[in-house]
Amino acid sequence: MTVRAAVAGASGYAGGEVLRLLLGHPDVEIGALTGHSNAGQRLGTLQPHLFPLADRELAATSAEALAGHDVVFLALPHGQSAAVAEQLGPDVLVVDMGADFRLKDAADWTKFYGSEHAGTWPYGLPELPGARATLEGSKRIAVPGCYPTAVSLALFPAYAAGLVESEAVIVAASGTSGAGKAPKPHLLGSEVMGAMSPYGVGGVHRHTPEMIQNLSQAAGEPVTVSFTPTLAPMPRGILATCSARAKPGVDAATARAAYEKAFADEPFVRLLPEGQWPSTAAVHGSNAAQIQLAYDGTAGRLVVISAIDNLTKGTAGGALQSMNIALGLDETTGLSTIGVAP
Ligand SMILES: NC(=O)C1=CN([C@@H]2O[C@H](COP(=O)(O)OP(=O)(O)OC[C@H]3O[C@@H](n4cnc5c(N)ncnc54)[C@H](OP(=O)(O)O)[C@@H]3O)[C@@H](O)[C@H]2O)C=CC1
Ligand SMILES: CC(=O)N[C@@H](CCC(=O)OP(=O)(O)O)C(=O)O
Repeated sequence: MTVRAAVAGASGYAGGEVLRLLLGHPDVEIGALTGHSNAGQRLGTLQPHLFPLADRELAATSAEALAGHDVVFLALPHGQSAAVAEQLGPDVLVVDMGADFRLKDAADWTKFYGSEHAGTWPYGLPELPGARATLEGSKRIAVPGCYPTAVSLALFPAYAAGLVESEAVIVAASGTSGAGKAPKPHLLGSEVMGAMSPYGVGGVHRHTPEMIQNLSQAAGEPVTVSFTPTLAPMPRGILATCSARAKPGVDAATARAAYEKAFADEPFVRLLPEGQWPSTAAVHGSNAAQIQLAYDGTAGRLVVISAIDNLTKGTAGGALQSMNIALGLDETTGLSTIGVAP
């Protein structure tokens, strides 16, 4: 089977990463590539690492340009996906890497994104309990945010197994590509190089309700999340340090057994051997997530650390993994767990 795929937002970071992965997917032929301010440009000037596509010209993003494909990836700013998606037929698989269709609660959407809720699509984090069944055969996929991917993989086994109380504390560091390519003053090289800095502090980051949604679903009861993102001087990667109070009777051995069970058959999640800790460098460019946990007996808390590449497992790799499931392909096709080191 060969599927023809279009990418809207091909000039951006997420669009570039999905193209890098699609170029290695044996069942995909790359069709239309679209952009916005860069429409008319050659891709080679914008994504020089995508050598085989260097001479392709970007069309303006429109339903017409994206018509005639089996799969359309949307790598557009928040709020731009719905208008495009509704003009693509119901038989086209639309994979949205933006946030528009991730949340179930319309009030949460409006509170954190400030606009009207467009709807809810099957959620593209296959590792979450029950997620694969909703993705199989689906024609619409909402790819998770990068932080919610890292945090949900770290904590859902603890909530699904009833190991921890319902208040989670998370501090995560992200590479700068998470903020997209559009120029922003706080992302100038002189601001970022040699510094780590927090942002979105105090429960205001828009990924907070998405984490709450995923962890509450795993727990079967409401979970609260205190989330603090930080910006790290690296282009890619997320390291999420997550903790929650352990329930009575939980210790290092029971926690480890639950995580071993949860990830035993997962092709992209690696629970590291005891004593080894996740590192963003180890997952650079790969669709793998590294996880390690510890029981902190002094504080009575379970601490779980995850590392992903925000652009791969956190966006484009997760998108391809979910596409594979939706199309009935082997879930791992075109995806690697091999990182780039050093
Ligand atoms: N970067 C990351 O790690 C992650 C990103 N995402 C999501 O992916 C999406 C894209 O993000 P990212 O690639 O980082 O952002 P970029 O800023 O790098 O790219 C944005 C893309 O959208 C296009 N675009 C900009 N404005 C419009 C518009 N008004 N209408 C149509 N297209 C437009 C741009 O085209 P042009 O350059 O030609 O103007 C560009 O191709 C976002 O929704 C983001 O939240 C999700 C998870 C992680
Ligand atoms: C470093 C950085 O700025 N990261 C982005 C998250 C990007 C991402 O995953 O997400 P969305 O698809 O939800 O935009 C942020 O904190 O807003």
